[in-house]
Amino acid sequence: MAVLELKNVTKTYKLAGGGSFQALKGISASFEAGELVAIVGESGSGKSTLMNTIGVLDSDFGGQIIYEGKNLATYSKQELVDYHKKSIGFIFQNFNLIPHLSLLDNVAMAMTLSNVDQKTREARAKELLKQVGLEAHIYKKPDAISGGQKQRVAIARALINDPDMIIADEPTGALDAETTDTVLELIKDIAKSGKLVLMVTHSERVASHCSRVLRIDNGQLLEDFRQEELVIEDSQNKEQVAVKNMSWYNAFRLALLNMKAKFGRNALVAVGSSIGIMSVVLMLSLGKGVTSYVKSTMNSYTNPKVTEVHKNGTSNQKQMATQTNGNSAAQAQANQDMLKALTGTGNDSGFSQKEIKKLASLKDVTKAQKGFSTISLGTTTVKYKNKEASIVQLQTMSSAVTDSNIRQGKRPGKNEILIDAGTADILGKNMIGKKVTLHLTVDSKQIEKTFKVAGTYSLSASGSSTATILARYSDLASLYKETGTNLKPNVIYLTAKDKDATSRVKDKVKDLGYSGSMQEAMTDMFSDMLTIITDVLTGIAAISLIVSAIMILVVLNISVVERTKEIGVLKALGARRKDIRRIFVSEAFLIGLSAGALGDLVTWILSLIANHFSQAMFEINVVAITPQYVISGLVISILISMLAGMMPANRASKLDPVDSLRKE
Ligand SMILES: Nc1ncnc2c1ncn2[C@@H]1O[C@H](COP(=O)(O)OP(=O)(O)OP(=O)(O)O)[C@@H](O)[C@H]1O
Repeated sequence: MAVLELKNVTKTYKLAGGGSFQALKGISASFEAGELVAIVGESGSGKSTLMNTIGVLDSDFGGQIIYEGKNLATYSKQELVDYHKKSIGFIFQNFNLIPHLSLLDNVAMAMTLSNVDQKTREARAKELLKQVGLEAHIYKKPDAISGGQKQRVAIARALINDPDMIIADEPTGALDAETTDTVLELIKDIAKSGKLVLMVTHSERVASHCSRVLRIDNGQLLEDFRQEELVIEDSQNKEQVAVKNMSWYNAFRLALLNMKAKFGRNALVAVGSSIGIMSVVLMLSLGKGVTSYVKSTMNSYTNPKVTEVHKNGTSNQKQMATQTNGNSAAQAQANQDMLKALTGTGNDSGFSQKEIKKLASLKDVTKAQKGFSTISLGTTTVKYKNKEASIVQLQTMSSAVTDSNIRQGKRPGKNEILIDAGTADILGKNMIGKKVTLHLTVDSKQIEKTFKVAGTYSLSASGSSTATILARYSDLASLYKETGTNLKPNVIYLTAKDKDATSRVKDKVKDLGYSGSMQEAMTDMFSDMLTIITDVLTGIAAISLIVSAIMILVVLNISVVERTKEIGVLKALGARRKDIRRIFVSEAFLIGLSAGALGDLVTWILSLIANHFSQAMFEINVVAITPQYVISGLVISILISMLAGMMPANRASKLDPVDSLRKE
């Protein structure tokens, strides 16, 4: 049975400006295994077109091509891929070796595309390179060998999957007479081993070595004659090559080799893209660092287990609301309410026993402590001998004040007070144990009482704090009693069972409509502002990611143009569209991965430097880089890069193999 049969094969090219050109006008012929057929004819007669049509590099043809009894026109996509991989080997005039791959990888390429394991394919490629006399050069790149050697590599590549048919388009066209003979001998041996070899040639001398000559003229078969009888020398058993499709692993491997070949360019793209990733990760980490510094500084001088509960949140909120809606009467009322709340005289600022009980029974709360706080607005003073200091805030001692707040001395006992460090400095040196007189006005009545200074304290790291006196609740209550005022707690301190439970207690308290401490409100406001600033800066930094994406898109597009011929070769060797797309998407992935890793690495180094200095100056880590940020940086970089790589990858996959191979 004929290996290959052509029945009235036609091929018409559609011309770009409209119209068409018929290059093949009904070719019919039949070919046996072991034939070495020379296809000869004038330039432009249609020889290459016939070869490309038989090789189904272009599936748009008329008539029938029957391979081993089956019409190629009825082949499914996968059957056509198998046909390229298993049944045909291509040899081109200009060798078309892939320049950045070693001879070994070039020869093994068809097996790589068939997902044959590395050991098997390299063993087979080595064996073939040995057969063509190049065993000493297997790790060289194509640029490092002569033209004749390149064509021998191409022959080895065509034989790797042990095909039944070899299509050689002017294999000796670019060689001198001596190397032509060597290559011709190899091709004759291939035919003798039982394969059908179809070889386009312009050389009558080369044609004279063939068993049969087909002369084409103007797209028609002019002459078909046999010069010698078929001699098939060593018809070996055909090796069965398992045809699978290329795996992602092999796509990555090829992508890696491609990227290595253009290392400088790819490294520059990765460096460029990494700047965007670095800016985003740095902004996020900086925002987190500064926010947590603000929070920890503001919270570090109060007991982390204690939640302060105020009732005056409603007055504050009312005042804020009226300020924003511009209602002056309502605003004046709200100002009044706030004043009363601050001085502890508002009706709505005191806690009833029932409310205290309710707060004490909240989940995670182990203790509820009554407290009182008043802003004196200039009427409260403390005197020691002939020195006097104004007191802004009079407050009860509570579990919210930690021992670390106490600079000198101890917590106050009965008839004892703590004074802030600033006030202590005004009154005299070392005030601990000294008796001071407290003057205050309650409901327009003047009262005074002597207290012993138990210690000095400060609420902030810098030591500065408002002029405040801290006394026991019972002492303040009896002081107020003297004016006939019943002291009502206007703040409750709830102690949570542990530090982690505090935030749950705070949330619960807010749910019940109470507010926290002023300091807490300020902390929240600061961190909200910082979050907004961080988001804006991160957004601005993210714009550079768009620039990276465009850069990757442009570079991969250039790469597609540069590698058009290579893509044609891969398709001739049986690469599917999917395989080509995978190679380019893998390259985009690798660029994204390196850019992300580089961006993360540089951010990490910068964070070490920045934190070194910020530790030395402020004892803080200003850049708080977290694993989530690092991973996000990497993932974003890869996603952006792959997205940008999609278009060039698609473009590459859709390239027409014939056009690609013809490209100069
Ligand atoms: N893509 C195409 N679009 C239009 N016409 C084409 C296209 N490719 C080839 N042709 C035309 O088809 C005819 C046959 O071309 P082909 O390349 O098959 O000739 P050839 O015999 O191989 O020539 P040569 O020996 O010079 O390589 C030529 O006239 C050529 O101009």
